[in-house]
Amino acid sequence: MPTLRIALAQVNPTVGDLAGNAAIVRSSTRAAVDAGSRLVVFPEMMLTGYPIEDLVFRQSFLAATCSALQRLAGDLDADGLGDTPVVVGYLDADGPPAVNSATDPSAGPRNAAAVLHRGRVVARYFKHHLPNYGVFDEDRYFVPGNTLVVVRIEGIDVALTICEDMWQAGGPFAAARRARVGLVLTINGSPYELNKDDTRLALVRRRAAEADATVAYLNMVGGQDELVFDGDSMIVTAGGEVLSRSPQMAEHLLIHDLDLPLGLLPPPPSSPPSTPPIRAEVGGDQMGIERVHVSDPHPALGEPPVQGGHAVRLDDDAEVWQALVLGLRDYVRKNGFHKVVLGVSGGIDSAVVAAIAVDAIGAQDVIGVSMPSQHSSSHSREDAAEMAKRTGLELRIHEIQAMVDSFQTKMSLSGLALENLQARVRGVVLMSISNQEGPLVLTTGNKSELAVGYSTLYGDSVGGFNPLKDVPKTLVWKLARWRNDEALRVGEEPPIPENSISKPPSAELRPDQLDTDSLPDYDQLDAILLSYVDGDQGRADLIAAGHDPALVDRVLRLVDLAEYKRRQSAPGTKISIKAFGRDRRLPITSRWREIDPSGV
Ligand SMILES: Nc1ncnc2c1ncn2[C@@H]1O[C@H](COP(=O)(O)OP(=O)(O)OC[C@H]2O[C@@H]([n+]3cccc(C(=O)O)c3)[C@H](O)[C@@H]2O)[C@@H](O)[C@H]1O
Ligand SMILES: Nc1ncnc2c1ncn2[C@@H]1O[C@H](COP(=O)(O)OP(=O)(O)OP(=O)(O)O)[C@@H](O)[C@H]1O
Ligand SMILES: NC(=O)CC[C@H](N)C(=O)O
Repeated sequence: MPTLRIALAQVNPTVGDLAGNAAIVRSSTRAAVDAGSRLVVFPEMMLTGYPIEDLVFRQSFLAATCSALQRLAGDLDADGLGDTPVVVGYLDADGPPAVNSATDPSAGPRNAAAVLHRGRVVARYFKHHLPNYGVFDEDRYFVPGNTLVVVRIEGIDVALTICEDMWQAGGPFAAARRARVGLVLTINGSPYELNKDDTRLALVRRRAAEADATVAYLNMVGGQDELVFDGDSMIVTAGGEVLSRSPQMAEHLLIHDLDLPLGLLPPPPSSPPSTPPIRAEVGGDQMGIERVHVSDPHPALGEPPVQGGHAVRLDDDAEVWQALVLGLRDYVRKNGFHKVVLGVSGGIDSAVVAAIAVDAIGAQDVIGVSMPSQHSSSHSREDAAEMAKRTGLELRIHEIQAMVDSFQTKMSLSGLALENLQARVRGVVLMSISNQEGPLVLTTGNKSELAVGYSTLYGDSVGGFNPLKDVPKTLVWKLARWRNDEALRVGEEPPIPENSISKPPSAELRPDQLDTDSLPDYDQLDAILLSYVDGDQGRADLIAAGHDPALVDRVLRLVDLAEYKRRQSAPGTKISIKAFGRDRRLPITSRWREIDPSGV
């Protein structure tokens, strides 16, 4: 069998940076070709970044993308890399976007993959299955393709597929089997969720069996707003053997020699773009097949085979931590910030956010501001100072009592309004530092607090990005312990003071306040939230699962009433199956209450 040296470029594009993304393709192709690769593959929507959301509707963006693709093909050739086919995801269109149901349903914007060879675009594939659930809205943006594209590279028939194509049975993988291909490429923009790596591996195996071909699965890596792409690319044989697997959460060029059969059907004519493709309708799945000849078999390599290897797998806590670090780092970097600032209270949430920030961008670029008021305990100041000492971040102290008192001379607030004033003054201090010096303000509210609205609007919820937005409080504690253990394992000082982990959580907005004054114990709360928020279960399901009915009613009411706060909250990295934001869209104005089945 001939050997095809394939390179899967697990890289980190930036949405909208057409020139920068093209430069990544050129430099990675150079590295792959220097290592002897004969086929180089890049992720879904590589040229544009992913997801591009309503940029799809901009004619100017589409035109710029199409010229960037042509320019990239020419540049690769000019770089002396043109003989090596390069597969790259991009935005294409063969018609205008849909404006209403009268629009032609068979043409429009396409989530596409191109094969670049000798300075030209020699093949284009349009994604068939469009995801339209969770964070994805691809029915809003794209028209599905109905033709599987099979390119003959080095005499081997290679089918192109894109991400969701793999998540649904039938369609491209069934067509690939009928086309008797040797290899299926699947290029992805598949966001991280806890436990998704196992699901993906099982799916790749299933599809490889369905296509009766080796599958090369390539995922992008990096953060884009609330999403983190975790890489974890892999090559799996038709029999389910994992030949090699890339690291999670890191850029990587996976190069592997594949022994694949030569294409059986007679080769199609060498096809310049003007040549009509050979099409063969295949029954059942409704997909046609377009075959494009790219390159003839290459003489045997005559050297020991190159193996991509198997990267060490991260355990669950490490995986979540790395996702939060990558999500924050890329949000900061891709949005042009150099520093971050956050309020440090000595509590667990701000300590964990500070540790994530230090891991993401380095202690020298993290400012922690301790803002004691008259209700702040001495341990809150000491624990914040201890955390700053351990991590090396810059600690500033701004006493807020005089500012609160000065406000009070004009407003005479009491009760909750006075309590919230402290949180709001802290927000003003942080935003002032941001305006004056430029750091991004980090919010520290965890998923449990966001769920029940336990934060002050325009107060401690202030900020541009929230690393803990999708992290329940119980997981915050677990991650803190994991991060400290990890430090000990590598002989470093644990960043999070033990006292911040072990003390009972308190907002310290009034004397002796504890979170448990207003909220149930976090173990109980998180168990209910997991079912109600992540699982979309109703009151009856929760009670049937053994939760106390009165507690269920209380929590569900808090969650429902806090929708307005969540709608105004900062973005933050998604790690769960259902993160607040695009994954979970509920009306703010709604009279539906789980506790009252009549809905009134
Ligand atoms: N449907 C709706 N649409 C739009 N806006 C709506 C609204 N309903 C109320 N509002 C507005 O929201 C205001 C109430 O929200 P807000 O001002 O935030 O105040 P509120 O939610 O009443 O109080 C804040 C709560 O969070 C707790 N907290 C605060 C700070 C830190 C921490 C901590 O965990 O450390 C906890 C605090 O102890 C208190 O229980 C109303 O006065 C009204 O202006
Ligand atoms: N004294 C303070 N100095 C600086 N920032 C503060 C202070 N008190 C509260 N904050 C800010 O408000 C946020 C919300 O307070 P909250 O008490 O919920 O969080 P925490 O103190 O980090 O953790 P915990 O909830 O376990 O006490 C803090 O994370 C911090 O960013
Ligand atoms: N970009 C896509 O098509 C992603 C959809 C797919 N289900 C995933 O999460 O991996």
